[in-house]
Parts: sequence; structure tokens; C-alpha cells
Amino acid sequence: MILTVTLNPSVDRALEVDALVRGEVLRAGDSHIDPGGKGVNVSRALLANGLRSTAVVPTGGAEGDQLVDLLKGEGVDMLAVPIAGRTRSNITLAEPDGTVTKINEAGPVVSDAEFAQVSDAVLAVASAADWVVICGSLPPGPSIAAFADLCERLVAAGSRLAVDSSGPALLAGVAAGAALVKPNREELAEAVGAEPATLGDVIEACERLRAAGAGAVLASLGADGAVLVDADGVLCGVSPVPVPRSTVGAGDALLAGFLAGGARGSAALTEGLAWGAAAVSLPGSRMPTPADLDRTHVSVTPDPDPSRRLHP
Ligand SMILES: Nc1ncnc2c1ncn2[C@@H]1O[C@H](COP(=O)(O)OP(=O)(O)O)[C@@H](O)[C@H]1O
Ligand SMILES: O=P(O)(O)OC[C@H]1O[C@](O)(COP(=O)(O)O)[C@@H](O)[C@@H]1O
Repeated sequence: MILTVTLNPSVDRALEVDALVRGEVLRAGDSHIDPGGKGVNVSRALLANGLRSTAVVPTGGAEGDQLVDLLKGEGVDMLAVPIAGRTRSNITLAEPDGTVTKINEAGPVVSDAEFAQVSDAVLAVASAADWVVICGSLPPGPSIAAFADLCERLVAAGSRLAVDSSGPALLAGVAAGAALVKPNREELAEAVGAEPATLGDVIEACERLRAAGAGAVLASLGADGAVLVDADGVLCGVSPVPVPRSTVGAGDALLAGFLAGGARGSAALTEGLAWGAAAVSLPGSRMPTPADLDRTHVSVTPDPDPSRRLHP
């Protein structure tokens, strides 16, 4: 069983528009409402592929109730911790060429007492989980020290911890000795203070995060695929998608596929890339099912060209 923890979940509304024009009334085509937040999406992707997980989510207000209903509707096992604030709604505007514009709310304030309740709920069930996967932004309220403490307690208790977050929260996961971190390109750049231009730059940045405490680094690079750096060495892979439809949740699908594939080596990276590519081909933040997965277009190599330039 995988335990996902989304400290700042959301109700995600995706609208398809012909073209984004500032100051105009835009008429939406298709629209979707999905339960959202990065850990929630990992749980949804695992479930879509027949794998068990439990999603820990602080929830509050009408949107919190809606999130719980949406998760129930999809059959996601959850541990909802009530909070006083209102769960956020995030909006995605998707254009036909695959361009996605997202508006993410900051989210409700989570008080110290509420964060302690969430932490206790996680720690109470963590020992039964194969992985504890903490994903997404931190809500306003909890200090980085409190988040770092949760990560450290999980690692000390012997949990395999994965962290997919940004900024100080990502670095706290690294310093706590998370078994896996999953930064995207921007998060990696922020973590090491340098914008990667080549595959070699990405590999070097991943090695720096490993030196700082992370067991493995799975760096997702959008259309440039993903790089895995762990104790076994380096693997790079791509899975081209001719016409991306919505990249929302692609990183979450990649992470879920990587975990489902055993979290190690070429097979796991292939699985992650297949799930990521499939998510990009689906509308909104819909997570791929086995019927959506095509592993034949994935290529993974242990011997990448470090001078290969990333898309600008
Ligand atoms: N334009 C794209 N074409 C093909 N695959 C993509 C594209 N965008 C994302 N992906 C796939 O989804 C994964 C995660 O996307 P990325 O944008 O790096 O993560 P995040 O959603 O966390 O920002 C990538 O590693 C890749 O496998
Ligand atoms: O916690 P954050 O960073 O604000 O992100 C939350 C958003 O990320 C998502 O999980 C999508 O993730 P991606 O970044 O992988 O596209 C949405 O469901 C959610 O609205």
C-alpha cells in the first residue's frame, strides 16, 4: 500500500478554450472537475491501474466536502483530516495546441494544531505503507521546520519517503534523507540555484541533491522526458507525445508509474514515462488507465549524451 499525503489539496476545474485572450469573454468547450493536488493525483493514477493507496488530505468548507465527494466517487481510499479553512479550487485553461495556463490558489491556512493532527494521522499509518509520498505545495501556516520534522520522523521510523514539492519543502525532504525526490525542471533549478541547459546539467544537479541526502532523484523534464539518478547510476528516458492535450498532473502520473514499476532501474523509469506520456494525451488531470499506456514509444538509456540541449 502507498500512502499519499497532499497537504494542500484542491478541487481542479479544467476548461478547454480556443485561445487565451486577455480582457475578452472566452467561451469554454469541454470542462472537467477533478479532485486535485499532487498526492491526490498519485493516488488516482495508482487506482486507475488497480493499485491500492490511501490519500491523506486536510479538508474544509464546501470545497472540502466536494473534494471528499469527488474522491469517494472515484473510489479513492482517503483519510480526510478536518480543518477550519476552505479547501482551494485551482483553475486550468487548456488551449488546443497543448498550452496550459494554471491559476492555483494559495490554499487555506492550516494552523499548527491542524498540521499536528495531519502529521499524527500520517505517522499512525505510515508503518503499514510501502511508500509515504508527500506531494505538492505547503499550505500557508505550517513552518518549514514543522514540515521537516514530519519528514525526519517518517525516515527515522523506517518509512520509505518520497517528496515531490518545491523550494524549501523539497530541500527539507532532501535533508531528511527521503528515499526519492521528484523535482520538475523549475524545481530542480531552484533547488541548486542554476538553470539546467543540457542533460549533463540536469544529471549534475540531481547528483548534488543526492549528495545533500536524497536517495534517488527522479527529475521530470516535460517534453525532454526524465532523468533518474540513484545508487545504481544514471538513466535517461523520453516518451514523445506528438500533440499534448493537457500536461496537468503529468508529473504526478510519472511518479505514480515509477512507484508502480518498482521505483528502481530501467523498468520503473519506462513505466513512469509511459504513464506521464499517457497523462499528457488525456484532458484535464485525467489519470491514465492500463488501456491508455503505450510502452513501445518509451526509450531509456544508461548512456545519455550529456551535451544534449533541453528544449528552451
Ligand atoms: N510536452 C510533453 N511531451 C511529452 N511528454 C511530456 C510532455 N510534458 C510532460 N510530459 C511527460 O510528463 C512527465 C512530467 O512532466 P513535467 O512537466 O516534467 O512534470 P510536472 O507536471 O511535475 O511539472 C515528463 O517527465 C514526461 O514524461
Ligand atoms: O500544490 P501545487 O504545487 O499548487 O499544485 C497543485 C496542482 O498540481 C496538480 O496536482 C497538477 O500537478 P502537475 O504540476 O503535475 O501538473 C493539480 O491537480 C493541482 O491543482
